[in-house]
Amino acid sequence: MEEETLQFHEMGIDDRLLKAIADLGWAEPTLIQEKAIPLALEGKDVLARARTGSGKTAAYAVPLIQHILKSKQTVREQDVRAVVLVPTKELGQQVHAMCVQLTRYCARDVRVVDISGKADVSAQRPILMEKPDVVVGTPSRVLIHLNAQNLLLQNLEVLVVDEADLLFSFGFEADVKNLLCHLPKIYQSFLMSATLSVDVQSLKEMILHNPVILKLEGSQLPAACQLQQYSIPCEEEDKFLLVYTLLKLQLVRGKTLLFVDSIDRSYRLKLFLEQVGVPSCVLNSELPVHSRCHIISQFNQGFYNYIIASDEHRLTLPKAPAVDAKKGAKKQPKTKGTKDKEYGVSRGVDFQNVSNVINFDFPKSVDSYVHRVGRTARAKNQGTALSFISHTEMPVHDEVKKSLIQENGECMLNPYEFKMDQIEGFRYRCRDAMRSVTKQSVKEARLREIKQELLKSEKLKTYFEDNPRDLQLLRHDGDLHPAVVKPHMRNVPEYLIPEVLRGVIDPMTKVRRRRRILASARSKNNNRSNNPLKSFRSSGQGRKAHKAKATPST
Ligand SMILES: Nc1ncnc2c1ncn2[C@@H]1O[C@H](COP(=O)(O)OP(=O)(O)OP(=O)(O)O)[C@@H](O)[C@H]1O
Repeated sequence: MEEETLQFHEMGIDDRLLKAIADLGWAEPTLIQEKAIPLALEGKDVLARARTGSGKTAAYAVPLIQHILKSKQTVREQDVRAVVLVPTKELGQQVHAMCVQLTRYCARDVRVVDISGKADVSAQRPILMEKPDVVVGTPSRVLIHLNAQNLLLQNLEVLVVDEADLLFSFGFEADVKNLLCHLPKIYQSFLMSATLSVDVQSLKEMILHNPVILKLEGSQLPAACQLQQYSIPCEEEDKFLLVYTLLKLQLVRGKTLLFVDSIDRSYRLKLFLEQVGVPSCVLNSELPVHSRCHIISQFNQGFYNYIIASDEHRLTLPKAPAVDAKKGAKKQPKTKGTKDKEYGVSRGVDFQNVSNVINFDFPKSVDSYVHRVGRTARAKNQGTALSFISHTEMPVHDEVKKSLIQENGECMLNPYEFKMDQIEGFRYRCRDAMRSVTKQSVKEARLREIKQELLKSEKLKTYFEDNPRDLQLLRHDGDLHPAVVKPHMRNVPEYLIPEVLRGVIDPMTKVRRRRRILASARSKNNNRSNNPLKSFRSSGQGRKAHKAKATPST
C-alpha cells in the first residue's frame, strides 16, 4: 500500500508560514521537503541529495524560518541567527526571493537579506549592522564582512550550504574554511546538493555533526515521463543548421535555454540567430550582475523565449573529464575582460517554465550535464533536453549516457531521429548567416553588449529603483549587429520547408502574418471596388487611387 504524503499542515509549521506556502500554490510538499522538514524541525543536521528542481530550497527555508519564529519566542535580542551560503549571486537572489515569499506574513519577525554581491561592501555594512535574522551570501562576501566585523556570528543557530557540490569547485574552499573559524561551537547545519561528490563529503566532515543523510532514490534527473532527453550527432555547421530549423520552423516550442561553452560562442550564436530574425538574450559572467538577474527575472515573467547561456564554470572544475587528450582537446579560452567567478546559470537557478534545454555545445562533465538539463522539467513541469554532439564531444556524451542507464537497463538519453537531409534546402541560407558572423563582429558585439548593459545596470539603477514599472521596458534581446542583418533572411520561403512539415508548421513571422492579413483584406476591398455593384469607380481609377496611397511622397 502506498504511504500517504505528510502534508505541510501536519508538520507543526507556523500558520503564517502555512499561509505563505498556500499563496505559492504548493498543494503538498515535494519528496525532499516531506523527508527533510520534519528532521530539520527536530533539530537534526541534514545532508540532502535530491534531484535538480525537486524543491530543495524550501526544504531548508521552511524549517529555517520556523526555527527563527520559535527561537524569537524565547530570545528577544536581535541577532543574525542563520546564514545561507550559496555559490553564485544569481542563486543568492533567488534564495532571498524565496525566503521573502515564505516570510510574507511574518516579515517583521524574520528579516532576510541577500549580500551575495550586488551592492558595494560598504553599502551593505549598515544593513548588516541592523542584525537581520537571515543572511544569504557567497562565502567570499560573508567572509569579507566577518573580517571587517560588519557581521558577527557568535550567536548563529543555523548554517545552510546550498548547492554544496559547487562551493569547492567554484574556488570557495579556503573561504569556507576561514569562515568556519568565526562560527560558534554549536549550530544546526543543512547541506543541500544535487550530487554527492567528494567535495560534498569533505564539507560534510567540516560542517555537519551526526547528520541524517537523505539520499533520495532514483536518478539525479526527473523520470522519462517528465523529462525527455535526446541527443544527435552533428558537426559545427550542422549545429547552426539544426538550430535554425528548430527555432525558425518552431519545432521546439516554448521557453528555451541554449547552452554554449564560452562567452564568444554565446555572441556567435546570438548574432547568427539575429541574422535569421530570432531574438535572444545572452547570459554570461561578463555581464553586470544587475543585468544578469534582470534577464533571468524577465525570462521567468515570459518576456523572452530564448536565452543563450554560456556555462563557463567547468574551467575551474578540477575533476571534469578531459575531452580527448590528444585529438579533441580544445584549448581553454583565455580569460578576457572581467569575468565574475560568482556567476553560474546552469547551477541552482530556478528558470521557470522552461520547456526545452538545448545543449548547443555538449557539457564537459556528467555533473555539468545534470545541472544544465535540470533547468527544465522543474517541480512538476514537463520538459525536453536536446544535445548536439560533435565528434570531439562524443567521449563525454558516452559517459553521460552510461550515467543515465536506469535499473531496467534502459538509457534515459535517446537518439533524436531527425532527417538532416530534409533540411538541406536551408543550408545555403544558414551558411550565408554564418558568414556574416565573423570573429570581428563577435568581438564588437561582446564589447557593445557589455557597454550597453553597464549603462543599463549602473546609470539607470537609481532611476529604476524609483520607477520600477519602467524597468519592465528595459529589454536585453535587442540586435547587436543590426547593420548586417539582411531582411530577407528573417523569413523562411515556403518552398524550402521539408515536404513532411508543409501544412504542419507556420514559418511566418508575426509581421509577415500581419502583412498577409492586411494584403488579403486589401485585395477584398479591391474586389469590392472592382465590383460595379458596390463601387462607382472604374477599376482603372480604383487601382490608381490605391497606388497613390501606397507612395504618398511621389
Ligand atoms: N511543494 C512544492 N510544490 C510545487 N512546487 C514547488 C514546491 N516546492 C518548490 N516548488 C517549486 O519547484 C521549483 C524548483 O525548486 P528549487 O529551485 O528549490 O529546486 P532545487 O531542488 O533547489 O533545484 P536545483 O538543484 O536545480 O537548484 C521552484 O519553482 C519552486 O517554486
